[in-house]
Amino acid sequence: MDAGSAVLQWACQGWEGPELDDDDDNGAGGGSSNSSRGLAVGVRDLGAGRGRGLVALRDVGPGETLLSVSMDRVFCSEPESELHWSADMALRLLKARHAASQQPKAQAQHAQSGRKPDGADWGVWIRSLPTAVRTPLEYSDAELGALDEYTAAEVMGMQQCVAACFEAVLPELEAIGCGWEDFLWAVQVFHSRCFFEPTSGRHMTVPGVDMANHTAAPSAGVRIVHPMSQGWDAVAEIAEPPPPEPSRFTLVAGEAGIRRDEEVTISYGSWPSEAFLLLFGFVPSPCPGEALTLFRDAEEVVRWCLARQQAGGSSAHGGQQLDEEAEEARVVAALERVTAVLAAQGGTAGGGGGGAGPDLGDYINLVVTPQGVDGRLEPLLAAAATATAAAVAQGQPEARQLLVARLRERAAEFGVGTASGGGESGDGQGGREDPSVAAFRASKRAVAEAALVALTGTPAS
Ligand SMILES: C[S@@+](CC[C@H](N)C(=O)[O-])C[C@H]1O[C@@H](n2cnc3c(N)ncnc32)[C@H](O)[C@@H]1O
Repeated sequence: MDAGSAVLQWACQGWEGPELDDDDDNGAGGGSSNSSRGLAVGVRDLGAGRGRGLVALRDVGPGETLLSVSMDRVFCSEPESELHWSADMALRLLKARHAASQQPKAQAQHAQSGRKPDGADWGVWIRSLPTAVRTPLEYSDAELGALDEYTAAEVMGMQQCVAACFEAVLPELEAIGCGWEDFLWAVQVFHSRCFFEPTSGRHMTVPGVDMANHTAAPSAGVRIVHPMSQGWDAVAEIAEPPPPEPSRFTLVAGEAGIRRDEEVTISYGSWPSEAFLLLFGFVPSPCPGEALTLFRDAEEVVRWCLARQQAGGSSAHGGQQLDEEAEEARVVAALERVTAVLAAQGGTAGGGGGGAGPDLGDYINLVVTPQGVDGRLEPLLAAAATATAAAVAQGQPEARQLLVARLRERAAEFGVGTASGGGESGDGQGGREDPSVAAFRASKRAVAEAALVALTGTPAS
């Protein structure tokens, strides 16, 4: 049995399902190395950049449970850890891998001492993990240069965080014969294979279910199933009850069911492409959650307006460079005026009226999506234009013009309206781009182009 199939069997141990007919006609029986325990799904190499994935081995009914993994076999983060969650999980994975490699020795020692080894034996799952995982943590300077400023900053922040965690755990890594390459691999394993469970605040990697690839319209979903506890207390009064069963993490077919040989996919979430790129190392197409950031916050809007007016030579200071202190004072004053202008318009960040004045802290993450431009942007740009006009000599462009100008600026970063629409790396040397970087740029370009067409009525490039 290959490692991918072995992990499904191992992960589902103790599960009484699946709901199978005994006959073999449905393809669930012999003939496939994946089906030795009658599971309805197997692991296949899918190629085309997707790696392995889960495939239905027979027709599956709506809502049918495909995999059910005891929480004992789910590798969870420890929220109280002082390390970043993925660094902590990486260290524990590498320790588990080391322990698994020592197992024959340990088994002999345990056989002599009569004691059982502690904890789950993760060896089967670890052997099923991909040997190479590539996310932006490994990007070169040229690849970072092909990203936009915001995304590159996030990647660099993450790279620094992982490097700092590595320094912190280096002695523990060295003690098990591991170095940077092992650590980086393990961190990327978790970035690309984790669920986040908000109730417990834990990240979870679920052996077997971690073979499911993403699609925006998935054929399956996941669910944590808790054992029935009703009546347990009553029984406990009269007899020693059995220990409660652990909860189980399940993979469940969607409402349409799944046909034999079809891929079983789940949705990793509806995120902008940078979230997919940063964690999973790929960008899906389509990416319905795509969003192109135009400004991070109101302060950036104000600084941008001031810089534009200064660059246009319309500064009240005759285009002279202000010193840093004066520049900061100008920004603060302009922000106060923006608040006053928005308040006079009766604006709140939510767009409603109702008493409280606008809080500029609510004007964050100002984006354009496939659905259109964030409704807060035009009023904010109008207010910023009015507010900054006090600091400049000449009149102000309309908010719509400012919006289009900013959109063009951002679009140009992804190749809209430039000769290098894509396909080349950001090093200007004509090197080929990483396919994920190319997909990222194409996805952002598409949103920018659609928004520019909607706003101006003409194609963007
Ligand atoms: C949870 S794992 C899924 C199993 C993985 N394909 C494997 O071979 O082990 C997530 C990784 O699978 C790949 N992947 C998942 N969905 C994808 C998709 N729609 N397009 C391209 N790659 C995908 C990415 O490499 C991602 O980091």
